[in-house]
Amino acid sequence: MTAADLVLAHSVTIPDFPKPGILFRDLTPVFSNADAFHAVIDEFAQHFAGQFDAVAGVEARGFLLSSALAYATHTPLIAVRKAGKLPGEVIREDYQLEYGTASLELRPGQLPAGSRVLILDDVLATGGSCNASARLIERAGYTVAGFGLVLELAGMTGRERLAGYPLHAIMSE
Ligand SMILES: O=P(O)(O)OC[C@H]1O[C@H](OP(=O)(O)OP(=O)(O)O)[C@H](O)[C@@H]1O
Ligand SMILES: Nc1ncnc2[nH]cnc12
Repeated sequence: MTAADLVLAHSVTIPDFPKPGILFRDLTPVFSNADAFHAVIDEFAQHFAGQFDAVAGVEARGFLLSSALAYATHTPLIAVRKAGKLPGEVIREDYQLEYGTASLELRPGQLPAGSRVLILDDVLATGGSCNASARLIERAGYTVAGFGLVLELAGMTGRERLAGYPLHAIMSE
């Protein structure tokens, strides 16, 4: 089975979560199936091989992916966190989600200037989270190596908002 087959087999759609009208794609069963999780991480490692110096995970579900990929590829990991979680100096970007507004923060100075950072998250919907993460990475003096997503919601604006960056989604629907 391919990684896409495994993701399809282990993802669930929940209507009206977290708000009425939202069709929520729950990928937690992908993480709780060892074959599916391995296939996802291996596909990111192969697809982006040689193209990144560090991995960034977008809170919260991007942390699960980024920590596994950073470990598997022996690369540094940085966390793009929801506002108010990181102590010390932070840079911040506000953005819109499918179901509200949010802010992400990054602590600058963790990697050498110009590091190529691969940004990972589970779902690409409006692209707000990935776009805000890219702005943070660039403001910190790094370059965006690309985006790795498990599931791209093709009917939404995500890919357009990230045009110009390499983007690989394990599956699209
Ligand atoms: O493309 P977008 O419209 O930005 O949507 C995608 C984001 O939404 C979800 O996270 P959410 O902000 O709900 O946070 P969580 O991971 O903490 O649940 C998902 O994990 C992505 O990060
Ligand atoms: N429909 C959706 N399902 C899961 N995560 C999301 N993030 C934004 N929209 C989402």
